[in-house]
Amino acid sequence: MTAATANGNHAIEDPVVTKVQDASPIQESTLFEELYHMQCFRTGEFFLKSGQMTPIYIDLRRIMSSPRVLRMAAQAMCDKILSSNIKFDYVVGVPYAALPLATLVSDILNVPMLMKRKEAKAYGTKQLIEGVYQPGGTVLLVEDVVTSGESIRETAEAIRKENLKVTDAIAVLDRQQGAVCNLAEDNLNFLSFLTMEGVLDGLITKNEMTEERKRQIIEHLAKPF
Ligand SMILES: O=P(O)(O)OC[C@H]1O[C@H](OP(=O)(O)OP(=O)(O)O)[C@H](O)[C@@H]1O
Repeated sequence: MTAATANGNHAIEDPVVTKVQDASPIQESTLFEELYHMQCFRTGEFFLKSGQMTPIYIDLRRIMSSPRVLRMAAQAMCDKILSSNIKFDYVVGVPYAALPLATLVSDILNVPMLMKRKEAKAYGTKQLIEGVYQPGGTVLLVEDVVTSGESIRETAEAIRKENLKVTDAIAVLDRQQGAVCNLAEDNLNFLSFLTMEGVLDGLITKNEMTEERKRQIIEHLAKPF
Protein backbone atom coordinates (compact mmCIF):
# COMPACT_ATOMS: atom_id res chain seq x y z
CA MET A 1 0.00 0.00 0.00
CA THR A 2 1.27 3.49 -0.82
CA ALA A 3 0.47 7.06 0.22
CA ALA A 4 0.92 10.39 -1.60
CA THR A 5 3.91 12.37 -0.42
CA ALA A 6 5.14 15.94 -0.35
CA ASN A 7 7.38 15.48 -3.37
CA GLY A 8 4.87 13.73 -5.54
CA ASN A 9 6.22 10.25 -5.07
CA HIS A 10 4.54 7.41 -3.30
CA ALA A 11 5.89 6.30 0.03
CA ILE A 12 6.18 2.62 0.65
CA GLU A 13 4.62 2.09 4.04
CA ASP A 14 7.52 0.86 6.08
CA PRO A 15 6.86 1.02 9.82
CA VAL A 16 9.83 2.20 11.83
CA VAL A 17 11.24 -0.82 13.60
CA THR A 18 14.00 -0.17 16.06
CA LYS A 19 16.24 -3.18 16.32
CA VAL A 20 17.01 -4.40 19.81
CA GLN A 21 20.73 -4.04 20.35
CA ASP A 22 22.34 -7.45 20.80
CA ALA A 23 25.93 -6.32 21.25
CA SER A 24 27.29 -4.22 24.13
CA PRO A 25 27.22 -0.47 23.53
CA ILE A 26 30.32 1.00 21.87
CA GLN A 27 32.63 2.59 24.44
CA GLU A 28 34.01 6.12 23.88
CA SER A 29 37.56 4.85 24.44
CA THR A 30 37.07 2.13 21.79
CA LEU A 31 35.96 4.58 19.12
CA PHE A 32 38.70 7.03 20.13
CA GLU A 33 41.33 4.31 19.58
CA GLU A 34 39.98 3.53 16.11
CA LEU A 35 39.84 7.19 15.10
CA TYR A 36 43.35 7.71 16.47
CA HIS A 37 44.69 4.83 14.37
CA MET A 38 42.95 6.26 11.31
CA GLN A 39 44.78 9.55 11.96
CA CYS A 40 41.60 11.56 12.35
CA PHE A 41 43.19 13.87 14.95
CA ARG A 42 45.75 16.32 13.64
CA THR A 43 47.53 19.03 15.57
CA GLY A 44 49.02 22.06 13.85
CA GLU A 45 47.36 25.09 12.29
CA PHE A 46 44.14 24.54 10.38
CA PHE A 47 41.19 26.71 9.46
CA LEU A 48 37.54 25.82 10.05
CA LYS A 49 34.44 26.61 7.99
CA SER A 50 33.89 29.62 10.29
CA GLY A 51 37.32 31.00 9.35
CA GLN A 52 38.64 30.37 12.85
CA MET A 53 42.17 28.98 13.21
CA THR A 54 42.26 25.76 15.18
CA PRO A 55 45.31 24.07 16.70
CA ILE A 56 43.54 20.71 16.41
CA TYR A 57 41.66 19.43 13.38
CA ILE A 58 39.34 16.46 13.52
CA ASP A 59 38.80 14.84 10.15
CA LEU A 60 36.17 12.12 10.32
CA ARG A 61 35.88 11.99 6.52
CA ARG A 62 38.77 9.53 6.74
CA ILE A 63 36.66 6.81 8.35
CA MET A 64 34.67 6.12 5.19
CA SER A 65 37.81 4.33 4.04
CA SER A 66 37.25 1.71 6.74
CA PRO A 67 33.77 0.16 6.62
CA ARG A 68 34.40 -1.36 10.04
CA VAL A 69 35.23 1.98 11.71
CA LEU A 70 32.49 3.79 9.82
CA ARG A 71 30.00 1.25 11.08
CA MET A 72 31.36 1.52 14.62
CA ALA A 73 30.89 5.30 14.59
CA ALA A 74 27.34 4.90 13.25
CA GLN A 75 26.59 2.23 15.84
CA ALA A 76 27.89 4.51 18.61
CA MET A 77 25.38 7.15 17.53
CA CYS A 78 22.63 4.54 17.33
CA ASP A 79 23.39 3.42 20.89
CA LYS A 80 23.02 7.02 22.02
CA ILE A 81 19.84 7.53 19.98
CA LEU A 82 18.25 4.43 21.51
CA SER A 83 19.25 5.28 25.07
CA SER A 84 17.93 8.84 24.60
CA ASN A 85 14.58 7.57 23.35
CA ILE A 86 14.46 10.06 20.47
CA LYS A 87 11.53 9.54 18.10
CA PHE A 88 11.84 10.25 14.38
CA ASP A 89 10.61 9.10 10.99
CA TYR A 90 13.58 9.98 8.77
CA VAL A 91 17.35 10.30 9.01
CA VAL A 92 19.18 13.11 7.17
CA GLY A 93 22.95 13.55 7.06
CA VAL A 94 24.40 17.07 7.01
CA PRO A 95 26.20 17.21 3.64
CA TYR A 96 28.68 16.02 2.71
CA ALA A 97 30.86 14.42 5.35
CA ALA A 98 28.00 12.92 7.36
CA LEU A 99 26.27 11.24 4.41
CA PRO A 100 27.95 7.82 4.83
CA LEU A 101 27.23 7.94 8.57
CA ALA A 102 23.58 8.81 8.01
CA THR A 103 23.26 5.95 5.54
CA LEU A 104 24.46 3.48 8.15
CA VAL A 105 22.31 4.97 10.93
CA SER A 106 19.32 4.58 8.61
CA ASP A 107 20.29 0.98 7.93
CA ILE A 108 21.04 -0.01 11.53
CA LEU A 109 17.80 1.50 12.88
CA ASN A 110 15.75 0.63 9.79
CA VAL A 111 14.52 4.22 9.47
CA PRO A 112 14.19 5.78 5.99
CA MET A 113 16.87 8.23 4.88
CA LEU A 114 16.45 11.47 2.98
CA MET A 115 19.27 13.49 1.45
CA LYS A 116 19.63 17.24 1.64
CA ARG A 117 21.70 18.73 -1.17
CA LYS A 118 24.07 21.63 -0.53
CA GLU A 119 22.63 23.28 -3.64
CA ALA A 120 19.59 22.47 -5.74
CA LYS A 121 20.37 21.28 -9.27
CA ALA A 122 19.25 23.36 -12.26
CA TYR A 123 17.83 20.27 -13.99
CA GLY A 124 15.86 17.16 -13.13
CA THR A 125 13.36 17.65 -10.29
CA LYS A 126 15.44 20.56 -8.83
CA GLN A 127 14.60 19.30 -5.34
CA LEU A 128 16.82 20.24 -2.42
CA ILE A 129 15.56 17.30 -0.36
CA GLU A 130 15.78 13.95 -2.12
CA GLY A 131 13.93 10.81 -1.17
CA VAL A 132 10.36 9.87 -0.36
CA TYR A 133 8.61 11.57 2.55
CA GLN A 134 5.30 12.72 3.90
CA PRO A 135 4.70 16.23 5.30
CA GLY A 136 4.60 16.38 9.07
CA GLY A 137 7.21 13.67 9.53
CA THR A 138 10.08 14.19 11.96
CA VAL A 139 13.73 14.19 10.88
CA LEU A 140 16.80 13.30 12.93
CA LEU A 141 19.91 15.12 11.70
CA VAL A 142 23.22 13.26 11.68
CA GLU A 143 26.58 15.08 11.68
CA ASP A 144 30.20 13.99 11.81
CA VAL A 145 31.89 16.86 13.66
CA VAL A 146 30.12 19.94 15.04
CA THR A 147 31.77 23.29 15.72
CA SER A 148 29.23 26.13 15.81
CA GLY A 149 26.26 24.02 14.75
CA GLU A 150 25.67 26.31 11.76
CA SER A 151 25.65 23.46 9.24
CA ILE A 152 23.00 21.67 11.31
CA ARG A 153 20.95 24.87 11.49
CA GLU A 154 21.15 25.38 7.71
CA THR A 155 20.07 21.80 7.10
CA ALA A 156 17.21 22.06 9.61
CA GLU A 157 15.98 25.24 7.93
CA ALA A 158 15.84 23.60 4.50
CA ILE A 159 14.03 20.58 5.91
CA ARG A 160 11.49 22.67 7.81
CA LYS A 161 10.66 24.50 4.56
CA GLU A 162 9.47 21.12 3.25
CA ASN A 163 6.96 20.87 6.12
CA LEU A 164 9.04 18.31 7.94
CA LYS A 165 9.88 18.67 11.64
CA VAL A 166 13.39 18.63 13.08
CA THR A 167 13.81 18.45 16.84
CA ASP A 168 17.02 16.48 17.36
CA ALA A 169 20.53 16.27 15.95
CA ILE A 170 23.35 13.90 16.78
CA ALA A 171 27.05 13.97 15.95
CA VAL A 172 29.99 11.67 16.39
CA LEU A 173 31.96 14.51 17.92
CA ASP A 174 31.26 17.92 19.43
CA ARG A 175 34.18 20.34 19.36
CA GLN A 176 32.46 22.07 22.31
CA GLN A 177 32.48 25.52 20.75
CA GLY A 178 28.92 26.54 21.51
CA ALA A 179 26.80 24.22 19.38
CA VAL A 180 24.61 22.98 22.24
CA CYS A 181 23.47 26.56 23.07
CA ASN A 182 23.33 27.72 19.44
CA LEU A 183 21.14 24.79 18.46
CA ALA A 184 18.88 25.14 21.50
CA GLU A 185 18.05 28.66 20.23
CA ASP A 186 16.71 26.96 17.12
CA ASN A 187 14.71 24.42 19.16
CA LEU A 188 17.17 21.68 18.34
CA ASN A 189 18.26 19.20 20.98
CA PHE A 190 21.86 18.18 20.29
CA LEU A 191 23.70 15.04 21.38
CA SER A 192 27.20 13.84 20.61
CA PHE A 193 29.09 10.65 21.29
CA LEU A 194 32.60 12.13 21.71
CA THR A 195 33.79 15.55 22.83
CA MET A 196 36.88 17.63 22.13
CA GLU A 197 37.84 17.36 25.79
CA GLY A 198 37.65 13.57 25.58
CA VAL A 199 39.87 13.60 22.48
CA LEU A 200 42.45 15.84 24.18
CA ASP A 201 42.45 13.53 27.22
CA GLY A 202 42.92 10.56 24.89
CA LEU A 203 45.88 12.29 23.23
CA ILE A 204 47.39 12.90 26.69
CA THR A 205 47.23 9.14 27.39
CA LYS A 206 49.10 8.64 24.08
CA ASN A 207 51.78 11.13 25.21
CA GLU A 208 50.85 13.32 22.24
CA MET A 209 49.52 16.13 24.41
CA THR A 210 50.38 17.65 27.79
CA GLU A 211 47.88 18.90 30.35
CA GLU A 212 49.25 22.41 29.76
CA ARG A 213 48.75 22.15 25.96
CA LYS A 214 45.21 20.84 26.53
CA ARG A 215 44.48 23.88 28.71
CA GLN A 216 45.84 26.23 26.02
CA ILE A 217 43.79 24.57 23.28
CA ILE A 218 40.57 24.70 25.30
CA GLU A 219 41.25 28.37 26.04
CA HIS A 220 41.84 29.05 22.34
CA LEU A 221 38.68 27.24 21.25
CA ALA A 222 36.60 29.17 23.81
CA LYS A 223 37.35 32.46 22.00
CA PRO A 224 34.43 33.80 19.96
CA PHE A 225 34.66 33.33 16.20
O1 LIG B 1 29.22 23.23 13.13
P1 LIG B 1 29.80 23.96 11.96
O2 LIG B 1 30.47 25.25 12.37
O3 LIG B 1 28.80 24.15 10.86
O4 LIG B 1 31.01 23.09 11.38
C1 LIG B 1 30.88 21.70 11.20
C2 LIG B 1 30.70 21.34 9.74
O5 LIG B 1 31.94 21.58 9.05
C3 LIG B 1 32.31 20.40 8.35
O6 LIG B 1 31.76 20.37 7.08
P2 LIG B 1 32.30 21.25 5.87
O7 LIG B 1 31.59 22.56 5.87
O8 LIG B 1 33.79 21.30 5.93
O9 LIG B 1 31.79 20.46 4.60
P3 LIG B 1 31.87 18.92 4.15
O10 LIG B 1 31.02 18.15 5.12
O11 LIG B 1 31.26 18.97 2.79
O12 LIG B 1 33.29 18.48 4.17
C4 LIG B 1 31.69 19.26 9.15
O13 LIG B 1 31.55 18.11 8.37
C5 LIG B 1 30.39 19.86 9.60
O14 LIG B 1 29.34 19.67 8.66
